[in-house]
Amino acid sequence: MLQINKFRFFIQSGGLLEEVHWSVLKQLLLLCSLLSFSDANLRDKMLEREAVSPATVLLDAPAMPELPLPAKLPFFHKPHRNRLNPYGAPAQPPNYGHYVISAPPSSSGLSKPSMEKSGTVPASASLPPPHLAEISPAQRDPSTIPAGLAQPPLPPGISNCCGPDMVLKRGSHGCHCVYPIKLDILLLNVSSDPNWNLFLDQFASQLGLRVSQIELINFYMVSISGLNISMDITPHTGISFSASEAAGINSSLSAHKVHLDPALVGDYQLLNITWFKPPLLPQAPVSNMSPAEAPPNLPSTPAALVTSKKVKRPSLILVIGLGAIILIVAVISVVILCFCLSRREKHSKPFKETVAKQTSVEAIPAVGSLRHPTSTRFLTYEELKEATNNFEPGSILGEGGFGRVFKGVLSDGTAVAIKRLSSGGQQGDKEFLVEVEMLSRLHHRNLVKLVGYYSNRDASQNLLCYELVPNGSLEAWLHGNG
Ligand SMILES: Nc1ncnc2c1ncn2[C@@H]1O[C@H](COP(=O)(O)OP(=O)(O)OP(=O)(O)O)[C@@H](O)[C@H]1O
Repeated sequence: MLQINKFRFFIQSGGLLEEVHWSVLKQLLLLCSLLSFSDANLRDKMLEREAVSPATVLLDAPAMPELPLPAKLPFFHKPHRNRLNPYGAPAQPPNYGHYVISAPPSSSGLSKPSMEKSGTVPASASLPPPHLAEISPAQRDPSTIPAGLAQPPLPPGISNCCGPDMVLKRGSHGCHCVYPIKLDILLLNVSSDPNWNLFLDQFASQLGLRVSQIELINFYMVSISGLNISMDITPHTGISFSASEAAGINSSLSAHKVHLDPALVGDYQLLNITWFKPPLLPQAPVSNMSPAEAPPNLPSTPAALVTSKKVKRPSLILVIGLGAIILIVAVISVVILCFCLSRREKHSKPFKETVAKQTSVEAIPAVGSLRHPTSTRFLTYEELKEATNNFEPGSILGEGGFGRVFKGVLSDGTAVAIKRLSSGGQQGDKEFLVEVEMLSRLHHRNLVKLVGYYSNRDASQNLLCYELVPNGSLEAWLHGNG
């Protein structure tokens, strides 16, 4: 007697399953069980005949010359996915088959399993995405199709828009890609006519999910009442599940906290659970830990970390950018200031002495309310003293009614006659300054030009500095005694 449960109708394309009705498959299994296959060749031939059953023809799919038997099933792996191995899941792959991820043999003419909704596998036009509701003929009535199935087909442009490990979120507008949790579950003792809507309701609600978050992407029968299903669970909000959410789903399924109606499914076994999350964290982008290692409650979710990083990163960039701008502006300002100062210093060099002298004038206390004359130079006493060699007697040119006149040379080489006034007192100081103001404003070719002056009220020092008239005095020329 053929052990019918050893047959695995390995339907690798979800698209095929949409047309392979549950009842047809069961009839096929029943037919096989009724027949006694003593000859393996006969069994294979029978399978060949069944492979081109009307259900397959309905698909317009190429006939499968050989339906793979369990022992011949290729082992497929998920190379870029990270799994949360369920609690209690067998360490070795179960003997009823392996999770299929790779493309089936080309001879089967079937497409790759539809887990690659992100676009790595082009959707077959003739094979719409499979869904569990499409298993049963009873579910083909649109009114009874679960909510996930009621979604319209994906536009071609959108179906390829998701990045690695992401899936398109059904029911969203545009290219809304999220990181899913992928589940592989073996349903045992599945009833002959299950209400999949009810199953999904129970399954989702006990996991704290919405039915719309669950999308069944692949399934295949492993026995007459066993069904291996793969599903994507997409986050309701955000782009990925948090660690605590993933751990919660994992523990609920692993610990069999999800109780399904026995009228639908007798039991289930969690084969694989894979949690995807954004690869932005510096550590491993996706967790690869067993459920036993998974902390029940992580202190912070990856999504939260990612969000905070996303928030912090722009602010950090903003701060750095502002700092750089401020630094650049400061440097440019300093350069411009230095340039202006150097130019100003260069231009003002000839007047340096004048400025210094004028500054000295301001430093000298005013005589009463009388301001110092600004129309002529204020000469320092030290300069006059140096010019006359400390007013040495040998430099005396003559002496008038107000004091002696000394010959001297200023620091700039100007030959001058310095008259040292002997009269003092505040009244004399005032008269002196008035005279200086007047003399400085008088300009005539017959008048000796006033070069500058010095006045110190406290020291009763008042000096006038004229241009030197080198030819001596008129008296000397007239009387010849100069
Ligand atoms: N700019 C000058 N260049 C050359 N020698 C001068 C100059 N000014 C004055 N002296 C000399 O100093 C002498 C004194 O001049 P000062 O002007 O003080 O007196 P005075 O003009 O001679 O008489 P008074 O003081 O009455 O005006 C002059 O006789 C002249 O020889």
